[in-house]
Amino acid sequence: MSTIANKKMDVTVLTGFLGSGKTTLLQRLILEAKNKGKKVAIIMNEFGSFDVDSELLGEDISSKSLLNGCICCSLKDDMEVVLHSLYHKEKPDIVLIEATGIAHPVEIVDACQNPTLIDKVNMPFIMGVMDGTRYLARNRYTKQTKQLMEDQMLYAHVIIINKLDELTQQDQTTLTQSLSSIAHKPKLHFTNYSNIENLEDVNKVELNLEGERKHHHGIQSMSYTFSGPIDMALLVQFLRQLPDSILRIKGFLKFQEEPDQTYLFQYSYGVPHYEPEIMNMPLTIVIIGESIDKAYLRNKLDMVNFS
Ligand SMILES: Nc1nc2c(ncn2[C@@H]2O[C@H](COP(=O)(O)OP(=O)(O)OP(=O)(O)O)[C@@H](O)[C@H]2O)c(=O)[nH]1
Repeated sequence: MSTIANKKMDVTVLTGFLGSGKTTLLQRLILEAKNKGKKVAIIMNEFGSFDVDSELLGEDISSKSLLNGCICCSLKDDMEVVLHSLYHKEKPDIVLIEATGIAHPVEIVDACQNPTLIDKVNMPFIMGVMDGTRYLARNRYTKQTKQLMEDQMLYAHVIIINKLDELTQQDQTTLTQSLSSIAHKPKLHFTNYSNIENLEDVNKVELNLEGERKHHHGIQSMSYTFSGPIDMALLVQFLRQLPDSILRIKGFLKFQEEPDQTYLFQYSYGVPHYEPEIMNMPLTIVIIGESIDKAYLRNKLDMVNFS
């Protein structure tokens, strides 16, 4: 049970393509959190300027800007530093992160749930925001851009279909049908100016009685800590049996063959990568995936750990 002193921070991430309405939604979320008396911190990751009204922010809100890069790639480490600093110095109840329009949601979750942050930051709640008209016309873009636009929705816990004023009834039906193929069935909200009518309800659905967010569906994370050096062959066997729904693993390991050496271990798209680490880190790994079977993975990892 977490105490006030070590309470994990809630994180909400706004993803969505350029110009979709993320800043507009951010302003609404800030107001909503403030009205509920929550301590808010925001992280803006923009290529351009920071344009949230300073009066809206007020003195009690801490804001950090990560500029000229993307938190899902070049600024990933910077984001980790900012989250550590917020946790230790400002202790907000909630951190609202607005990602750049080109950020990939899995990478952002990866940045927020790395092994040094897993005990400080709850699994981020991902809100996918889209400009409905632009999304409908996504075939006009390159294959990579189209994929990114779809992935930004695919991994969202809720989807905001914004700029409703520009959508016909037929457009709305087409969008609803197209998004209904997402396996975890995220709730869809059609909005004007990112104005979710029942924002209260969106949050209520996601909060359990202890005030912690729970996600039954969509992207999830879990951590596992090894008690000592492990057998590399068993780890490789474990990795070979992983389902495709496992998107990322990151953490620190030691192997029985070389028990004094710590390795930074990363697994992405089925490919493992090991790098010697000079610091002596806790032997914790974080697994990120879609609807992951935590009990099954924990069981398999126990076999690697205790063999
Ligand atoms: N017509 C219309 N315009 C909107 C709506 N919501 C937002 N806009 C406008 O769309 C533009 C982009 O909105 P933002 O909230 O800045 O979008 P963003 O996703 O933060 O944009 P980037 O930071 O560039 O990725 C602004 O000029 C908004 O005023 C809407 O529902 N309808």
